[in-house]
Formats: sequence, structure tokens, C-alpha cells
Amino acid sequence: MTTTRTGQPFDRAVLESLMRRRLFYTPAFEIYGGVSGLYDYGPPGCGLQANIIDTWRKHFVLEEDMLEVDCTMLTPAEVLKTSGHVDKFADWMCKDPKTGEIFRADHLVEEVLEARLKGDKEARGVKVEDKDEEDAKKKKKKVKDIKAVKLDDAVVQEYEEILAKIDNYNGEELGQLMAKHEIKNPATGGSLSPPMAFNLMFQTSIGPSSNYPGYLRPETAQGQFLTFQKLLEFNQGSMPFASASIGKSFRNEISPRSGLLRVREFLMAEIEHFVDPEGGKKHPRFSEVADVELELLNREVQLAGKTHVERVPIAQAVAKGTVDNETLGYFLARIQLFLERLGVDKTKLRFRQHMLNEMAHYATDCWDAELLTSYGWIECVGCADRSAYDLSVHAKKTGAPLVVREKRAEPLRVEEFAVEIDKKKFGPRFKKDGKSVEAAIEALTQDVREKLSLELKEKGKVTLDVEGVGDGKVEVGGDLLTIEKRTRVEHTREYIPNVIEPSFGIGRILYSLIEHCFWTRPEEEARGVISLPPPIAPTKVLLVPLSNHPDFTPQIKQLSSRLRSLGVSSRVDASGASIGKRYARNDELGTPLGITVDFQSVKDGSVTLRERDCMRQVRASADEVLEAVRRLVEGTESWADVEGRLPRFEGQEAD
Ligand SMILES: Nc1ncnc2c1ncn2[C@@H]1O[C@H](COP(=O)(O)OP(=O)(O)OP(=O)(O)O)[C@@H](O)[C@H]1O
Repeated sequence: MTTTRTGQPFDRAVLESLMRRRLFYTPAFEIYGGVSGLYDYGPPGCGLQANIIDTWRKHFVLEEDMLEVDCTMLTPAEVLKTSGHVDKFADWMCKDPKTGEIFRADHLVEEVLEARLKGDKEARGVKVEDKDEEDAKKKKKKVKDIKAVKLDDAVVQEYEEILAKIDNYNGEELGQLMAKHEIKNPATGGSLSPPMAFNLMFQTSIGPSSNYPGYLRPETAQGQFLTFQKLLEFNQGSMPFASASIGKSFRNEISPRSGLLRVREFLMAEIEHFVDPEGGKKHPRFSEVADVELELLNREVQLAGKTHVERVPIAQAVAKGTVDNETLGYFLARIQLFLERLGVDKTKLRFRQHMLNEMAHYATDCWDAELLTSYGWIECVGCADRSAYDLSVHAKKTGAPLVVREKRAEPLRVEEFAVEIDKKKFGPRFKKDGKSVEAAIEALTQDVREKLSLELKEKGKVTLDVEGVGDGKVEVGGDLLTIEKRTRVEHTREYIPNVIEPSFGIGRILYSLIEHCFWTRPEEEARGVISLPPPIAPTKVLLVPLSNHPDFTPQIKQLSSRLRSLGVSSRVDASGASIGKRYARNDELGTPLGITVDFQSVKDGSVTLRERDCMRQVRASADEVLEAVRRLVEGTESWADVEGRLPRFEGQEAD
């Protein structure tokens, strides 16, 4: 069970009702019955999302001189075939042939085993701490398996080990687990088909004819890779550098669930940091984050069926090799600082390393920043080392030089076996097969070239493997081909950069942040408050005239206009409700500050400024209060600083 910042049990039903009532977000197409996995954001949701994005831009793009791009979402199939997504971007699903119901295999195994473990605890008389009461009720209805049945100790241990590495199983292994542990349709007990791969991309066709297939992109990354050469040129050939992109991605999730956490259309913010693979992937600014401490849950711990984390400075994690290299480590620390800047609860943040089977097809190492919510630990940011995978496959497919060329400080002398073909004789000899044979010769590795040079000397000819020509074996005589050891002097170095990719799911961050900031005022009939920090809150200031007396209107209008010109969002609440009620409404919207205009204001121009969380107020001139608001919203001053400068005010609250 998760708790709020004040230690109360977190009540998801209350928060969900608040989200709907205050129009943070709402199911899309609701009057048509809704479509699972699709949501619309209302005004506070849009404001919050815009501020998260704005902070992201400042924290990453601006701070690190990243090159922002905005690439198209509609992507030709060929691109995603080359990147491996058409063949491998899939989850495992199984079907109940009787009812037609479809399940995501890993989620089903997880749900059933968790339910059985809970039943075991109940049978042993251990108090069951459900992530959420509502959840427990729903599951009880859905999963027949929740029975108070005691399991053998060995079975409990086995289930716990499976759950600790649930992301590591492939389809076949999930099928074996389902068979071994008799996992069936939880609602009916019916048997399920073995897991099969389901590709998560939405397919479409581009243009009126159907012969140009395309997909809605499942990530923004591919667009960034395809503009790599142009960006490198824009950056005057200088490495390392990073591109960045914010935009929608689409995934046809098998079973969208958990509100904004698993949806079919979502906003992503992704960085592709291009780095020289030689020299240990150092980062020039690593020393700035070296002491940042992270909670790490590494692969070995998970494979041992455990979940304990280690709190270490990132420099130590890199030095020990837990985190593979400086650039990856730099970004893990920067991700943590970003999430803290948004206001996430530091005690509910950890970094979990992917297990080998869990990693995407392109990754060589990957860490997820996970936030603890009432749904458990949720991956909100993935940080993968994609090596040179993407640039290499696109370069190979298109012939585009997705490489970095650098002048060497010292020329490099390379001893190598060079091949030379007598082109005049080659064409007439091989006719239509000439190109294939030539390509096969050019592609010979140094080892093979060395072997063939001896063969050529000894026999005067060599036999080559050439796919698609005759029986696949082609003889080439010494009159057409020479293979000799030569020295080449290289003045430039050419390499394909590696890519470190931090990838942020904005909706997941937004929802988890709201959970972390949500609490209730116990003394006020469980009044909900969302304590978003001032720079992140959608609306910054609530302007309240003490009553709807016309004398207050000019000052409210003036304050409103001055806040607008400062770029600070505000809302006027001149309704007849009591001041307390008006503040309560805005607690739910996360509005951090309130300015009240009262009869004293009419006399001397002073106003009061109230802070949402502590509900204390100060009183000062409009100029001083607006300056305090500006600094609080910029994040350059805290409420304690404001209280230190401006006189406290006790009043109105009783109203
Ligand atoms: N269906 C989704 N709904 C909302 N956000 C998502 C979804 N899928 C991915 N994301 C977000 O995009 C980020 C990067 O995507 P990535 O491909 O690493 O996710 P993933 O590993 O496929 O996620 P998961 O394993 O949870 O499906 C994730 O950290 C997450 O915040």
C-alpha cells in the first residue's frame, strides 16, 4: 500500500474522482462509449503537461545545447522494417478460443501469481497489504484464483522468483510457465492458446494507393537517426552532441490499463546522445553529477529473485561497472535531477536495470527510472545504450554515410591486404554476375584475404562463395585478381557513433507526479490537495476578492493584468462562496498561491499572499507581493524566504 506525503493511506478512488471532476484528463470519445487506452486532457492537465515539457526543455535541451527536431509521426514501413520494429516490436498475447478474450501473457502470469500469493497470505493469517483496496476488490471479482489457499513454501519462493524477473521471459518461456502453473482465463477457468507475438505498431498506407505501406511511429527516435548526418553538419562536425524531440507516439497495446500509465497514444520526449564508442564513452560534464546518489536495482539482484536496491553515488556505480559507462551514468543522474525538479517524491524513485531478454532488440544496456505508485513501480523513463545499431542498419540499407569523419592528429599507418580487380577482363568473364562477384570480393574480411592471397600464389586461382551465382561457388583466376599486403596511410578516422537514449513518457510522469503530490487535509473533511511545486503547477495564482463587492473589481483586474504581463497564469474566483471554499477548489487544482483583495487593500493598496500547503499568509504592497510571486514561480525563492521578508498576516481564513 502506498501512502501520501503525510503518511495517510493513498486512496486512488478519491484521486481518480478528483481528476475527472477537475478535468485533468478524461477518457476520449466517452459519449461513444470510450476507447480503452485513449485519453483527452482538460485545462489543468494541459497546463501541467506544458510545464513538464517546458522544464524538460530547460533541463536538457537548453542546459546541454541539444539540437531539437520535430519529425513526422507517419513513417514508411521500409524505415521500421530496417530498424527491426516490423519484425520485433511485439508483446506476447494469448487468446481464450471460447470467449475470444485476449490477454497480455506476462501481465496475466503476474496477475495470477500475485493473486495466489495473496491467497496464501490470507490463509496464513498474514494481513494482506493490497496496493489499493479498490484494486483488491476488482481483482477479487476478476481473478477466481484469489482464494485463501495455503501454498507450499517452495511454491511461494518459486512464484516470488518468477515475479522478480517477469520481464525477462520470452513467449515460449511464458507458455511453459502457464502450462506448469496452470494459468488459465482467470474469469472462466478456460484454457488459453500458447503466447504468440503481437506487433504493437498501427499500420496504415500513405497516399491513395495501397502500395506505400506505413506505420504510426512507436517512438520518436527513428526520425532523429535519419536526420543524423544533417544535424552533425549543423553542429559543424563536432562530437559528441545530442538531438532531442518531443512528440506523440503510438502503440497498439494488447490490454491498456492503469489509466494514463498504459495508453495507445502518448507524448514522448526523447534524447539521442551521439558519442564516440572509443575511449570508454566518457562524458565531458560527468564530474558535475559524480556525487549524485541513485537507488540502483541491478540485473544480478533481479535474476536472483530479489528486489533490494543499492544507494550509491553515480561515480561509484560507473567505476564498479554496475552502470556501463560515464555517458549512461551522466544521463541517469540528470534524469533523477529532472524528476526531482518536477516534484516527485525522492523516496519513491529507483533505477532498475533491464534483464537480457527484456531489452529491446536494439539495446546493449538499459536502465529504467521507476516511480512508485499505487500500481506498483512504474517505468517512467527508459535510458538505453543503443550502441551503433540504428545508424548502422539505416546506413547499410540506404548507403547514406551515417558516420563521423574526423581528421587524425597523427596519420595512421595501416597494414592490410588490398584487393585489386582487372575490370577490363572482369566484365566479359562474368557478364551479368560481375557485380555480385565484385561485391563478394570487396566484402572479404582481412583474415579471408590473407588466406586467399596464399591460395592465389599457390594455385593461381581462388574459389569464392558468391550467393546467387551458379551453385554459389565461383572460381577467379590470378589474371583477374591480385591480393597483396599494402600499407595505407589514414589521415581521417571514420566511425559510427554509439547512441545513449533517455526516453521519457510524459503521461506516466504526469500521473505518477500527481500521485506523489496528492494528499488530504485531515482536519478539513479529507479535502484533496495536489502540492505541485509553483514552477510546475498549471495555474500559479488564485485571485480572490473578499466578497463580490464592486469596490474590489478594479484591483482584481489590475492584478490579473499585471500577472499576465509577468507571464504568470492566474484565475479569478469572484463567486459568492466563502474564501475557504474557494481555496479548497484550487487546492484540488494544485494552485500554489492565493492573493486576496479586501477592504484594507481598497484603503492602502496592500494585498495578502497565501501559500497552499501551510495556508499561512503574508501582507504587503501589490508590488512586493507580485515580485514574491515571480520569484516563487521561477523557483528562485522558497515560501520560507518570502515569510522571512514580508510581514505575516492572520485573518480572512476564518471567513
Ligand atoms: N503504452 C504506453 N503508455 C504510456 N507511456 C508509455 C507506453 N509505452 C511506453 N511509454 C513511455 O515511453 C517510455 C519509453 O518507452 P520504452 O519503449 O522504453 O517503454 P517500454 O519498455 O516498452 O514500456 P513497457 O515495458 O512499460 O511497455 C517509457 O519509459 C514510458 O514512460
